[in-house]
This record gives sequence, structure tokens and C-alpha cells, in this order.
Amino acid sequence: MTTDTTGTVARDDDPRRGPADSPFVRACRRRPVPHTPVWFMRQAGRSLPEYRQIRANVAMLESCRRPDLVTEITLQPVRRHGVDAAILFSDIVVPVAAAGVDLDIVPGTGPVVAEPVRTLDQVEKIRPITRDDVSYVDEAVRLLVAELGDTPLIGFAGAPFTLASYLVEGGPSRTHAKTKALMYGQPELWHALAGRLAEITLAFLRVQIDAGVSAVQLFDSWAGALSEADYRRFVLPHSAAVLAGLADAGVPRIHFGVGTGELLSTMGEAGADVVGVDWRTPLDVATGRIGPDRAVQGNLDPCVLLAPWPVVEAEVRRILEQGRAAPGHVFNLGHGVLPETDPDVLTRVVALVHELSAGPADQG
Ligand SMILES: Cc1c2[nH]c(c1CCC(=O)O)Cc1[nH]c(c(CCC(=O)O)c1C)Cc1[nH]c(c(CCC(=O)O)c1C)Cc1[nH]c(c(C)c1CCC(=O)O)C2
Repeated sequence: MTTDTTGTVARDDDPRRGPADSPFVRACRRRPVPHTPVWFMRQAGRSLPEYRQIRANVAMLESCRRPDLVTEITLQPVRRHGVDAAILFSDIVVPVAAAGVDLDIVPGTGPVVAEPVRTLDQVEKIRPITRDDVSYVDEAVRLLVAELGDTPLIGFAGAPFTLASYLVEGGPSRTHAKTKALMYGQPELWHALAGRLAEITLAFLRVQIDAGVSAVQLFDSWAGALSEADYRRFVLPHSAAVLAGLADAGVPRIHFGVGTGELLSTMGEAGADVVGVDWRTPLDVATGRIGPDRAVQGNLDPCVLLAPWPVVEAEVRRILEQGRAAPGHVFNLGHGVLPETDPDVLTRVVALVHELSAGPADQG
């Protein structure tokens, strides 16, 4: 129970509380929570039979452009698992396609770009986007916010480095060699590309915030491929521009990458409220690097979900324990749900996180 400024007592299920006062948003803001909130990156997707069914005859990008499908797919894991937040069903390449880049999402591969970026002329043809270019996202967010009630909706976008990697490599890459070669060999072209992608990302996140999302996550999934010095020189200014552009938006900003143990403190400097941590760095160690001014999100290894339940349970306990060192903890995986994951295990993890972390709300 809480007491508002008029002295009226609001029950925990009172709709007036709204998503801004949800455990998820409170943890992002380092406020006391009734339980540790939990959601999963890629919670909507191939681990769910109801997702595989609805996507059976619809291409990935087409499904992202149909508000009815986006709404249904986003809600599926919320209904099934009782997670503390929904994440908009979309993809990091959706705004880039809206900006005029010829690309597709190939099943089992990922984004594939028809003409990889090599010249300034190509960069200049990637045009800035407006709300009208992504009106289907605006519409889907509005439908979802109405359906979700007190459950917060997370909006997201890809960060400039991760987007640039797809555009320069032409598809997924293990080494990001072409991207790094461009970065080192043609720094002006690199900064022009990353700057344009930062503009598009900021505009895309603004559309989602204006439509009502309660938080945003900036995915720099592949930033861990860079040294700290190169990250600072080539990537940080562009990601910081996106995050600074949202400073007045009033929603928490989460910043996530994989293999970023050595970058955690610098990624925090980019300006997020919450830093996502993969499974390689324990959360207490991560908090030591990030500092007391930011919450953390993570960090169960998605592969652990394929192990017998006692292993999963022990890992969930360890992560909750190490997360207590952080000023705020959002439970999540260290990267996305693997398609072969048994969805019932995800549901059990949500219940276990809630059970183990529930206690009298700290009034501090
Ligand atoms: C790098 C990246 C991409 N897309 C995304 C990232 C950053 C997050 C991360 O690091 O995983 C972001 C993304 N993509 C998708 C979401 C949905 C929201 C959620 O997390 O539930 C999110 C947040 C749907 C999707 N995006 C994609 C799928 C699978 C396509 C399908 O179901 O047919 C989904 C559900 C396609 C995609 N798109 C991309 C990849 C690597 C793939 C997978 C390729 C494959 O394995 O088939 C690029």
C-alpha cells in the first residue's frame, strides 16, 4: 500500500499507480522495490510455440510493420510468464530500413544488407527518419500501452556501432573486420556513418517515448569487440549523443552489450541509468566498475536455462545475491533467450526471482 500526496491510500492493484511506479521502473531508478523485477531479452520469439504459429507465414520485417501482430507477439510472453515488463516486438534494423537502406532479415542468419556501406555518398543516402516513416511503431506502442495497464513497455533501438556493423559487413560477422578497417582507415567516413545512425536511433526512440513506452534500451550488442580506447574514440561520442538526447524524456535508459566486461565503466559514462551486464562479469564486480549512480541489469547465462532445474535455481540465487551489491537490479539474462529454451523454465525463473526477492518494502 502507498499513500499519495492527497493522503489517499492506493492498493497495490490500484490502476492509478501506473507503469511509472512499477517494480521495473523503480529498480531502474534505484528506488526500493517490493521484489526484484524480471524480464528476458528476446522473451518474444522462437522459444514460444504461439510465436512460431503466428509467424508461420509472415516474414520478420513484415511482422514488425503490422501493429496487430506486434501487439499480439509483444503480449505473448507477458501473459505466459508474468514478467515485470514487456519489450516491443521489433528489430534493430527496422528504423534503418525505414531510412531507405535495402535490407532483409534472413531466418537463421539475421539482418542482410544488399549494398554494404563503403562511401560517403551511400551514407548521405541514409536519410533521417520522422514519425511518419515508422507510423506502425507509433501505432503498436499506443495499442500496447492501452492493453498493458500497469505493466511497463520497454522501447528499444540499436546503438550506432552495432547498426554500423550490419551496414558495413553486409550481415552478421564474428570479427567485425570490415567495420574496424573502415573505422581505422577512414575515420571521417566512420564518424559520418555513426553520426547519421545516432540521429536515426534518437528519432526512433523519441517516437516510441512520445507514444508511451516506460523505458528504453539501447542495444550495443557487439561493442565488446572493441578495446576500451577504441570504444572511447569511435563509439562513445555517438552513443552518448543518443542517450543525452533522451535526458529530458523522463524514462529510464538502459544500455547493453555482450562481452563488455572491460567497457562497463565507459558504457556507464555514455549516460544510461541502467547498464546491462552479460554472464561473464558477476554483478557485484560489475557494480564496482560502474559505480553507485547506475542500476544494473542481468545476468543469467541463457545456456543455463538448458541445464537441469537445480542448476538453474542455484544460478538464480547467486545472481540475486550478487545483485544486492548494486543500487538497483533488474533481473534478466546476459543475452537473448535461445530458441531451443523450454518456455516453462522461463516461467519458473520469473516465479523464483519473485519468491526469493519478495520482502517487506524497504522504506529507505
Ligand atoms: C543484434 C540484434 C538484432 N536484433 C536485435 C539485436 C540486439 C539484441 C541482441 O543482441 O540480440 C534486437 C531485437 N530483435 C528482436 C527483438 C524483440 C524483442 C525481444 O527481445 O523479445 C529485439 C530486442 C526480434 C527478433 N529479431 C530476429 C528474430 C528471429 C527471427 C524469427 O523469429 O524468424 C527475432 C524474434 C532476427 C534477428 N535480428 C538480429 C539478429 C541477430 C537476429 C537473429 C537471426 C536468427 O537467429 O534468425 C539483429
